[in-house]
Amino acid sequence: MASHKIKIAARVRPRLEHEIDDKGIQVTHTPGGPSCINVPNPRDLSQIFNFPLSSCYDQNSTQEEIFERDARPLIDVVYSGVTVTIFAYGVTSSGKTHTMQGTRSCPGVIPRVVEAMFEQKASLQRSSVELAVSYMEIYKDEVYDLLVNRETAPKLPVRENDAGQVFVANLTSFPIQSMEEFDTIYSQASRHRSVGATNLNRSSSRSHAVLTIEVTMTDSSAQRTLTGKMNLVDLAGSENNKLTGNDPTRMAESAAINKSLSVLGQVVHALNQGASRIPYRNSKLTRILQDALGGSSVGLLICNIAPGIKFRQDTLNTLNFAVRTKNVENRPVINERDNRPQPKPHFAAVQPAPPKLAPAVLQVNPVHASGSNAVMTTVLSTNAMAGPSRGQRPSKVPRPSGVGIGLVPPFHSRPSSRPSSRPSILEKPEPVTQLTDKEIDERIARAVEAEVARRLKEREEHEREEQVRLQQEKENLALQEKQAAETAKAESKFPSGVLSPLLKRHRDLDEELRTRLAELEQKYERGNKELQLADVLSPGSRKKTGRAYVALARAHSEKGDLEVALELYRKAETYVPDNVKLRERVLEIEWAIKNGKEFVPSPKKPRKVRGKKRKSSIGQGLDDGEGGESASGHGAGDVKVKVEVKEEEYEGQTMTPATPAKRTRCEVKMEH
Ligand SMILES: Nc1ncnc2c1ncn2[C@@H]1O[C@H](COP(=O)(O)OP(=O)(O)OP(=O)(O)O)[C@@H](O)[C@H]1O
Repeated sequence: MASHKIKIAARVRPRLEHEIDDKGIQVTHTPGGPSCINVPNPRDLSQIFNFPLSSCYDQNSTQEEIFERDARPLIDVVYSGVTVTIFAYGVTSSGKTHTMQGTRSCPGVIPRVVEAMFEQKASLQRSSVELAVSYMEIYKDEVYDLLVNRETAPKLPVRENDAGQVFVANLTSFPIQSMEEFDTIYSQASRHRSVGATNLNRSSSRSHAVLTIEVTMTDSSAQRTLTGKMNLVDLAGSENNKLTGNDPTRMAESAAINKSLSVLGQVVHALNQGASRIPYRNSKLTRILQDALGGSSVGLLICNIAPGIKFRQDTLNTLNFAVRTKNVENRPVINERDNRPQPKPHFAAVQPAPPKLAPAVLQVNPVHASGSNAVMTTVLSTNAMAGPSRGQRPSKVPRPSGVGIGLVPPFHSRPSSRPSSRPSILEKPEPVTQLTDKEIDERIARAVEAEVARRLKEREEHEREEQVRLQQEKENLALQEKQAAETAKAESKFPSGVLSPLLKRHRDLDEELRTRLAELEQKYERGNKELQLADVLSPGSRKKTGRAYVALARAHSEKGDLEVALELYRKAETYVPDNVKLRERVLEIEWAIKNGKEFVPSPKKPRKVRGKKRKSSIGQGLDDGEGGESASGHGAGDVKVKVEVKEEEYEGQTMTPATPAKRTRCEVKMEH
């Protein structure tokens, strides 16, 4: 299938009055060979980078030269029903607007192209040729119509039709009959374009401008209509804000310009890489230029270059972009519509009619039936192209849209390599119109049956998948619950006897230390329940519970029941671990038990007068309260703790032989 590479031209503008003539960038022409732009390496001036391009224009080149050599040949292409896009690219102040628009005395590509299109129209013998103009700008990534009052111009949406063609919705299109008419419209619309002054350019374009001339050629004898388009794009220039000295407004514009140009670079890069996804949608500019980049139009890129060392880096960037773009392949298609009335398709017609073959020079592309007219797009063979087409290898890139810029395209053109759900013409479907009613009914019945079966199968599969998913979820949940329970169990239970192995391993430990460790272990096991309880109590409740234990302990110590008293004091310690006096009391009783000494508790503090607020004894000292066989404490309305001491007789040894063999059991109860 024929492909067309974008043609690249480069033009170095003359030095402006205030610029130094440093001869930084040179153009060389080799007789019989390619012309070159030569740029010194900014890091090593002795090194020169050469950029061979098909057309290089030096500072003395004229507008006419550029038009005649590179733009005029494309007029024929437009008149063969193909979309052509010419765009000017370059850093700010490099001469893009001058090249595209020019001045009254020195008209640029745009007026010359339109004039040539009118000339071509006049020379054609076709029955009807119509030209229409539309003009838009992309300002800060929004599209505006330049043919309407700029003040009230709404932002226009960029859309894509069913055939994958990108277009700007609601864009005005004026039919033009003469060059004068175009001039009037164009010069007025150009005044609408966003322009601002920067340090580098007194009238710097702040937007990308796209002018489209659409040619509609209707041949009544052949009953077909061809539509060609010429898109003329004056891009805003990339900007270095250090050089432009932009104010905040200009900076915002500049950011939008630079971003869209950067996306343009990414698109070109992705096309060259054969990437599966081309980031056209990342900016309105690339979305609108989609057809020109890797699409179905013929392209000419004019790279504008500002002379002088100060622009050297920008020049290198521009030329690098040029080099990458020249590898981008397009697949031009001819937009052709067959005007012969089509037989009305039966509603059951699920497949389009096969296309009619195009003239020998054209290769036929897929067809899409639309309304009563079959629409046909044809791919231009290489010899029909205006520019030289070097590569024959198929593009690595999936085809994007068809006709790109302007109003809703009248035809549904679609490059054939784009994956399409519609059947290929190679499949040669049976023409529906040849079927009898009975056959059509049978077809419908078969189609309905197949569809019902497909849906049932789909639903069954879906239900099966859902069941598997639910089962999986259930199992996961059960597993998670099991794991959570195991973790909770492991966390709640501190293994008893953790210190015993340590003691066994260190038999050489000092006796005192061994005793202490054993006590600690006991204390831990004993205190475990208390610790858990202490954890859930409020600070007030902890104090009260501690005090209750102290009262009980004191009562037992007074009776000489030191073992029980010690146990109770230790429990009290669990609730008030920071109480120094309580710690001392525990140590005293421990010492007394160990040494078989009598323990004499300190005298009880006198009770304070009722009605006066009692100071917390636990925090201050060891006020044991009333003592007795039971005590209780509760906090701020949360949990009520009741401690009960029960004595039961048992057979066994007691510390003092005089004491009856009794065992004291201390029970802690919580009441909510
Ligand atoms: N070939 C040329 N001959 C004479 N003057 C030129 C030429 N090219 C550019 N200029 C002048 O250089 C200046 C900058 O050109 P122009 O406005 O076309 O740049 P630009 O690339 O469009 O800038 P911007 O991106 O900022 O809009 C203008 O004053 C223009 O007249």
